[in-house]
Amino acid sequence: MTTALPRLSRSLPAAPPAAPIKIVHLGLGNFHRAHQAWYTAHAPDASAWGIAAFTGRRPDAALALAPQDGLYTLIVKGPEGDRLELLGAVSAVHAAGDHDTYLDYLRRSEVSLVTLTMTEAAYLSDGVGGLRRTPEVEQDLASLRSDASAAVVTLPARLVAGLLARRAAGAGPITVLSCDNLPHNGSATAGVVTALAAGVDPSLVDWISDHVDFASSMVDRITPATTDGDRELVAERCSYLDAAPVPTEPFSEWVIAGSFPAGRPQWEAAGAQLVDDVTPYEQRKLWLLNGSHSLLAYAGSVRGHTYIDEAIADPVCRGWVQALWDETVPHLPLPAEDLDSYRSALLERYANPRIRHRLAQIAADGSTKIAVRTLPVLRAERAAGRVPVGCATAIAGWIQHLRGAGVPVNDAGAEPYLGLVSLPDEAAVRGVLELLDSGRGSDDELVAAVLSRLHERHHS
Ligand SMILES: NC(=O)c1ccc[n+]([C@@H]2O[C@H](COP(=O)([O-])OP(=O)(O)OC[C@H]3O[C@@H](n4cnc5c(N)ncnc54)[C@H](O)[C@@H]3O)[C@@H](O)[C@H]2O)c1
Ligand SMILES: O=P(O)(O)OC[C@@H](O)[C@@H](O)[C@H](O)[C@H](O)CO
Repeated sequence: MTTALPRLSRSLPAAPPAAPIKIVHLGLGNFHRAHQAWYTAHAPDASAWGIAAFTGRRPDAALALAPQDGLYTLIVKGPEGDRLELLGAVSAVHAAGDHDTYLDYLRRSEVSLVTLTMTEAAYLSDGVGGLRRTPEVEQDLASLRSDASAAVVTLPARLVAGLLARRAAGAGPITVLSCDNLPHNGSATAGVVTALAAGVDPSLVDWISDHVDFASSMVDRITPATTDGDRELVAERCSYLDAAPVPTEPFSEWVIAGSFPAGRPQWEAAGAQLVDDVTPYEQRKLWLLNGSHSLLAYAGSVRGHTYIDEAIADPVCRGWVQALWDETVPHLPLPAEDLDSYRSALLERYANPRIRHRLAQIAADGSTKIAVRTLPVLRAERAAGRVPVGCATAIAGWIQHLRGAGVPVNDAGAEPYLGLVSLPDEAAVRGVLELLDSGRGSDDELVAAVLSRLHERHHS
């Protein structure tokens, strides 16, 4: 019956017209479409700000969205029901490999922003402001040295290639705005871009410092992957077929710091907050929300859970999360009552049974995520002379996961850890802690706490 319905397109009466492209987005996943594209569509000047979105690696999302002119349905899944909204802020979609088109956008002076949701791992940040020189980075460096418009694959090189094209075209200043879950995401982006630019053409470094604003943002809206059920729901409730609807939760938050010399949509009128410093918001979200997500992804999946709502309903997992939050809040520079209400709201968001957020999706790229979600709190607690059992539980769960328990490992950075976790327990724990944080492997009290959680879970 549903095949008789037309495919979603701009020619349908309900479809908004495509706005002129002024934003280039890298990482056309579900999150961008639930978050930044939603704020752009709801800004009062939406008709002036179209987005050209490129996939991160594979072309799949572009292939699904191009036949429907970038349009898609947002399914806002509240505890009591679904609210469906047709969104049209994405004016054009492209595969990552469509590099010439990307460079062409960056040469246009009216293109004022490059936004990013490419996952934490894509930045290839070394964690201290520099760039990891992976084989792909070396290959991209060599390509750009010989031809500024050569195809490149890493995020830092795609940004450098775009900036080279912009400088050559004299197209003026631009803002690069990271919307990924990594600390100080603006300066992390600046660090990897500047390091790569220096290796390609040192004069570009000065041009970047004069022309490019690396804005930071804290982003929050739990947005799982699309299921067939989501596609069927749209077919039942709308008069069209949508190959790529986006399920998301009602809650949304965006806190931004940047200077935007070439302009931006009036996102604040749609609910975004513009601030001087995102750090307290970013730490609150990364350590409380993402930290507990990672704890549940590893330790919760080892206990047999598949989704966040299932894991948080398990009193054992809930106790671990509360322990992690208890040891996190002393390190957040925010009023206690705000943090209490943030925690209560998180428990409600996690318990939403209609958001089927897979632990396997959250678990991906653990070597990058543990370092930014768990390690800062662990370090702060040890500096305060305490043994953080919530952090120890997350590390123990991650070790179990790397050993093959719970959801499968999907992490390009896991290799050095996989060798360590095959050692006997104590050597494994010391080795993993040492690799995560130099010197930490000889922290006997912490090692004992992780071992105790590891052994507890063996018997659960
Ligand atoms: N989904 C959420 O709830 C959520 C919420 C807040 C922030 N975020 C941020 O957005 C990012 C993307 O989330 P999503 O749900 O859209 O994911 P997604 O899997 O739907 O899309 C991720 C995009 O990044 C690309 N990608 C993945 N790994 C890459 C790599 N190593 N190098 C280059 N490109 C890569 C993919 O091809 C895809 O285009 C997250 O990693 C996170 O930093 C997501
Ligand atoms: O999207 P990732 O892979 O960075 O992390 C998985 C989840 O922790 C994350 O997507 C949260 O749901 C999100 O950050 C909530 O805003």
